[in-house]
Amino acid sequence: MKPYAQEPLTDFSLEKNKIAFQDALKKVENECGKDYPIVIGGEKIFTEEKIVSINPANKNEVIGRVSKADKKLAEEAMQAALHTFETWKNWEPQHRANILFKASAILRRRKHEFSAWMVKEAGKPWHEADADTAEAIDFLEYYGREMIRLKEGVPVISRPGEINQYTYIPLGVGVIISPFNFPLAIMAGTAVAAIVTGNTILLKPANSTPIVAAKFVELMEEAGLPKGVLNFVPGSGAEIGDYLVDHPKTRFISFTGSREVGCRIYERAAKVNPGQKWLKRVIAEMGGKDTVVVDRDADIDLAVESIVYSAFGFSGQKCSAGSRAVVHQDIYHEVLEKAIAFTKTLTVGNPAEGHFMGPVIDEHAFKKITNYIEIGKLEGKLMLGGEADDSVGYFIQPTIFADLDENARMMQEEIFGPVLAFCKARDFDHMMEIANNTDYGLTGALISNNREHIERARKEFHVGNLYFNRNCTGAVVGHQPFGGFNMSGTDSKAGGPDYLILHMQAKSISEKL
Ligand SMILES: NC(=O)c1ccc[n+]([C@@H]2O[C@H](COP(=O)([O-])OP(=O)(O)OC[C@H]3O[C@@H](n4cnc5c(N)ncnc54)[C@H](O)[C@@H]3O)[C@@H](O)[C@H]2O)c1
Ligand SMILES: N[C@@H](CCC=O)C(=O)O
Repeated sequence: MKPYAQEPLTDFSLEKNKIAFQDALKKVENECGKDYPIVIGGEKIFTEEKIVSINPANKNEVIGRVSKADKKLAEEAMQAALHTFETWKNWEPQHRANILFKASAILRRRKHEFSAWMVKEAGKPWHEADADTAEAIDFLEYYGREMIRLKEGVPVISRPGEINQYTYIPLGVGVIISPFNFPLAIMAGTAVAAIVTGNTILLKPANSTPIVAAKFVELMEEAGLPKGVLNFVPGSGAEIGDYLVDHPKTRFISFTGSREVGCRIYERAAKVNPGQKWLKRVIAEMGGKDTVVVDRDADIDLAVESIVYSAFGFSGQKCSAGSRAVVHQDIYHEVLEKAIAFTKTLTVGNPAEGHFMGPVIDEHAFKKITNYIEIGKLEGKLMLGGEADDSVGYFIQPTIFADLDENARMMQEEIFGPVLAFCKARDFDHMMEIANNTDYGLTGALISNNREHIERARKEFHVGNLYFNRNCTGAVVGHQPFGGFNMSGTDSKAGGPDYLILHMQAKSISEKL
């Protein structure tokens, strides 16, 4: 087997790639509007009540309808997962990994098609959708290999007269709850990490992107995943989310999403309910308020590019988004002016037409972000953008505010939209102080040519993913394991060497000879 290598991204400047992607978009457009089932124990169930998925760039376009699970169906899914766990846990790890490799091969063949679904359903621009699909392939390839690495456990010391063994065994039934913003990569990555380690799962996707998830469930079936390993239960977070989190047979929960929901899950999962005989494990990867810090002697053009791409990639809807630029006072105005000029070159529009930025995900996000723009007008100076139009889709122009106080709401709260706040810093001490002054601790970047400051930031900049002289988004599986500190979550480091172990329990076995 070849060593793991990152899936290459598509070069859309090549005409043949552009045409192939346009063809995929046409294919997907022709397939829009279909119904998708709940899947329990391999059985496809269509219900009356549906989650209707719409195109955020065109509210009149229905992407598809997914059957909606209620508590009764969630319970059936739990029973199917419990039943299947008894056989799946005994599958050879290599055989479980082989299913991931097969799934990866299918996904690679249908790469543009999956990306096109994300353009339509999540409003992802081409290059962002392509990166999302590539990351999903990376998770399949990386976790498959990781399971093979861990299958014998790790060596421990044996004294004369005894043999000691230290191995990892699966946990049980896991509930996987995923966000809308990486509808394929995070949904698939969290699901297959749980599956390849021998657990069975209930997958609850985000309600704005259930079609991408439904397509992935079909793909896993095609890859040979036995019935009942992956049970697909789209539904209301409040109804079936709570039900499954509270369920006494739930062994672990792998959640990615907002701080609010993550904290709710963490708290509920801590309660031991009647019939429960373990403490639930919770992986919770939550929000961020991430900073690009620009030092006095930074390369200004690099700083500008890093700030703008970190802030506005996928309309700022990344937990890693650099929504704060903290700039040394001596170069503050130059960086601000250049960032405004650079942002003006970005195009905003229907992502199917190849714009840099598309819409935000839905009406709720649109209202929340536009409300923050009003707060920004009170707290700072509006330098660019601020316009929003939801007549056709949920479009918000890239927006820049200047001169924010370091403790302003715009500098502290996750907006999750294309809104960037600039804040001036006196010196490097002040920069580090501001960089660490939120409840979060997910990503951050320092743009600097000062080696002493880089070394100081390595220790002092308290984030799970720290970058020097580049943007603070775009972690690569196997290269930059991803997860945050503080209120950004449990620092699980998806795509890293410690991740699979979170889905297993270690067993120490000693035999006296
Ligand atoms: N740290 C990371 O790795 C990471 C990655 C991606 C997104 N995020 C964060 O996710 C958020 C954006 O995603 P979102 O808007 O989909 O988040 P969200 O918290 O609104 O929803 C996430 C998931 O939780 C479900 N949910 C809602 N209420 C629930 C409940 N009571 N019980 C169980 N599940 C429930 C939703 O239906 C959805 O599937 C941002 O805060 C972003 O920073 C974090
Ligand atoms: N892993 C992604 C962010 C995931 C959250 O939205 C990145 O590194 O940009």
